[in-house]
This record gives sequence, structure tokens and C-alpha cells, in this order.
Amino acid sequence: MAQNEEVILQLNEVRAHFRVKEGLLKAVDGIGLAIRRRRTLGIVGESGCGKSVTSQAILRLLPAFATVSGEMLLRRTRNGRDEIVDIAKLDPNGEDMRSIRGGEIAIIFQEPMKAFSPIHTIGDQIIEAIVLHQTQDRKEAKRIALETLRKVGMSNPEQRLNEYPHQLSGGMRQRAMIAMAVAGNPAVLIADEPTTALDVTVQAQVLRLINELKEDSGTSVVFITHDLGVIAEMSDEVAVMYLGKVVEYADVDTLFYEAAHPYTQALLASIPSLAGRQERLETIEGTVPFPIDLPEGCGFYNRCPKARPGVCNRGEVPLYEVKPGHQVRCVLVEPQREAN
Ligand SMILES: Nc1ncnc2c1ncn2[C@@H]1O[C@H](COP(=O)(O)OP(=O)(O)OP(=O)(O)O)[C@@H](O)[C@H]1O
Repeated sequence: MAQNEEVILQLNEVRAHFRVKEGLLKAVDGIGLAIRRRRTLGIVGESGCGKSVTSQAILRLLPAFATVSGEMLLRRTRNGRDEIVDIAKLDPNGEDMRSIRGGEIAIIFQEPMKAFSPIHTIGDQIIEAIVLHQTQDRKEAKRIALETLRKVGMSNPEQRLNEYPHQLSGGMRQRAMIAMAVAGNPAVLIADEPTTALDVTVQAQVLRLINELKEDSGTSVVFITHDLGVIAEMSDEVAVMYLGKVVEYADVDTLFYEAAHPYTQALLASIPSLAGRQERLETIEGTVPFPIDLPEGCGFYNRCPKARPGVCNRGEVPLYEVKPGHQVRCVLVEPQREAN
């Protein structure tokens, strides 16, 4: 992993816990991630591992009963000066956070209907986003909206501006959502399962589009998916999550050729054929438990084919550095040097 490239967003020991009636649900439990300029960080894991809660924590979109702690250090430019702001310390409803959301950090997700209001035109909504984050001049905002719609490959952008979300096809809606997200020229684009609901051709187009935006604008991308095939295509670096923790973290080649955590190895062994990519990963026995009152030791212990009783189910498992930039949370991995 190239350690020296410019880090735009650094997460340190980030936790997002929910107080629910069964106890404390530790959806995200002490993760550290570096999001670098013009790079894609893939976050992968089965359903329930904490991927979406991570993205909602970064945007401070979690419900009020969630507690977020740790550091989320965003590098930004304000009034011509570079500064670092800790998102974890900001008021989720305050002005600063509202300007970061959709400004420095934007998100696209699986269901574009959630991003749009059904009662306003696509144009009004994209222009509104631009007015909020870039320019007060509505004429200029309209020009940027049209240019962005063109950039995302929208056919007939002038006409689209006057259409309502339900009038667009699934693929076009996804493009419109991406246009709205990138119109504010974000430093970080979070893509949370953005192509899961799309057919394979449209999926390929959307992935290509995200890659082009990254290259052209220097955007950092956080790409969240359960699909390792997409991770291979999109990511420069990969974090594998399990039960709210990062269990393996490496550059994409290392992850695919030298996976060291038994969970990553099991995920790799369960990659569906290209034709069946939409399938969920189901070949790992058992399911992800709820992260409430978890037993001591490794979270994957009960499902791990290599589990050693008395070794793996004792104490907290640290993240070990197996080589520079390759970190693994498994006591069976050698050499064992704790990552700092
Ligand atoms: N609002 C909430 N209140 C309580 N628990 C929640 C809430 N949102 C998520 N969780 C729990 O947090 C854990 C992590 O969920 P998360 O949605 O981040 O998983 P995920 O890896 O994104 O899965 P998926 O791929 O299904 O979206 C799960 O156990 C989930 O049940």
C-alpha cells in the first residue's frame, strides 16, 4: 500500500454503537481507514458486517440513539487555507456538517429513489444541490447541472432536467443520482452498493463512470460492496470487515493473492461465477451474528475452519502487520507485529 499518498480522510478507532433493548449493538467497533486522493478504498464483507453504518457514521447520518466516537479527520480547504476537521466532533445537524455532506463528502447508494424527492424535477434537485454547495447563481448552477448530466452519460440532458425521478429508467436514475452527488465536486465519494440492483451492462457503465470521475477530478472513492468481483475491478486498497471490525487491510493485489485472514480466504473461495454475480455470498457456513454481547476472542471463531480453541477465543485479537501495509486481525498469522 502506498503509504505516502495524500490522505484526505483518516479514520482512527471509529466506533458506532446503538443502544437497543437487547443491549449495546457494536455495529462499528474501532476501525481505522485511510482514504487517499484519487484512490478507491473498497470495503467488503457480508451483510451485517458494518459497512453501511461506517458510511453513515462518516456522513453523521446515524439516528440520534447511536453514539459515534473516535476520529474522522477530513482534510479540506477553507477560505484558501488547508485545515483538518474532525467530523466525529461536529454536530450532526450543524451548519459545518451540512456543508460537508454533499460538499466535501457525497454519497450514492443502491436505491436512487431515496436520494430524490418524487415531487420535484431532477433538474430542480440537482440545481438546488449546486446552489447549496457551489454557487448562488442559479443560471450558473443550471449550466453546471447540464454539464454534469452530460459527464455522467445522460441522454438528452436538457429534457431530463424537466423530468421527475419516476420518469427515468433505473440506469438513468442511478446516473442522475451520481450527477447530483458529484455536482458539488466532492473530495470523497462514498458509493454504497451502488450497482447491486442494476443489470450487468448498466452496472459496468456505472462502475466505469465512477472510475472516470476519480481519474478526471482526483476524487477519493469509498466503494462498499459484498461483491469481491466488483472490489477487484474498482479498488486500489481493500478493507475486509467482519462484525464491525477491519479484519484484513491491504492493497488489492495483496488481498487477492496473499489473503491471510480465514474470513477473507472464505470470501474469496465463495466468489460466484461472473454470470451469477448478483448472488449473495452464501457458501460460508453460518451467518454474521448480531454484534451484541459477543464472546471473548475472534468474532469469526464460530465459523472459522482454522479456529484453535484456547487460542482464538481468548482476549482481544489485535491487528497484526504481516508486511508493510498488509494488516490482519488473526492470531494464527505470522510474523506477528502489532500494527500501530
Ligand atoms: N439503525 C440501526 N439500529 C440498530 N442497529 C442497526 C441500525 N443500523 C444497522 N444496525 C445493525 O448494525 C450492524 C451493521 O449493519 P450494516 O447495515 O452496517 O451492515 P452492512 O455490512 O452494511 O450490511 P448490508 O450489506 O446488508 O447493508 C447490523 O447488525 C445491523 O443490524
